[in-house]
Amino acid sequence: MSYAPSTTAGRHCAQQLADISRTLYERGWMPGTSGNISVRLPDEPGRALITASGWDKGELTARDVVEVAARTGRTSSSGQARPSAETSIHAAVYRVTEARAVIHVHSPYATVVAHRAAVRDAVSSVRLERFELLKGLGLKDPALADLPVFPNWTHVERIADDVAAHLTAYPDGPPGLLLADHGITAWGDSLSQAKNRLECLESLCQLLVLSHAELHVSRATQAPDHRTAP
Ligand SMILES: CSCCC(=O)C(=O)COP(=O)(O)O
Ligand SMILES: [Zn+2]
Repeated sequence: MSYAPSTTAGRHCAQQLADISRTLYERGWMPGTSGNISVRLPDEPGRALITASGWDKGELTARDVVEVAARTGRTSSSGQARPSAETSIHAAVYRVTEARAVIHVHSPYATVVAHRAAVRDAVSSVRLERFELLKGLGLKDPALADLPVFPNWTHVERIADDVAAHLTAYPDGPPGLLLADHGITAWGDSLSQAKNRLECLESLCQLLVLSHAELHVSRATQAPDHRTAP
């Protein structure tokens, strides 16, 4: 059975998920069935809609989404399509940040950086600095950002636990993260802000790759804390 929203706001959000999925699919950022998008329901922010798992993201309709509890990812009703396999990562972001929308894609430049900056079995981070586009991330300090890179554990809940712990420890970090050898996730106050930030992060990764810069990679726990630097 497909999703049948009971409110106008729910209908609108479901249509936005389908529209943005198609846009990002056509851009080549959600090849095949990859990627997932969620948004908190405006009139019931403890609940969220998320794209269904395993579907061609270029062909989703407003009925191909699943309603879940935002902070846990649990579904209440049976018979719906399955929520994204990566719902627990969205839920981790909703638990720890003020985000109202989360977008995950397999865009090429972020995925290349996530491949090159990965440190086996540990959270690392890649430094983004100097580029003007950093100002598009809404950072307290727009001069630089350490974008975390998480091991792409087979057990997605383990990734979600890592993400929740990291975002709790670094509340002023960038509104995005990389999954090693996998892709990128970004979030914001709204779907359009999450999409803008995702575009800035993909473009920053593109600039890193095209400038042939040595990636400045640190183990996240050992990263120098630039906020306390003299
Ligand atoms: C073929 S993509 C593998 C799963 C993935 O990484 C992804 O982003 C899509 O998963 P979903 O369950 O949301 O369809
Ligand atoms: Zn993915």
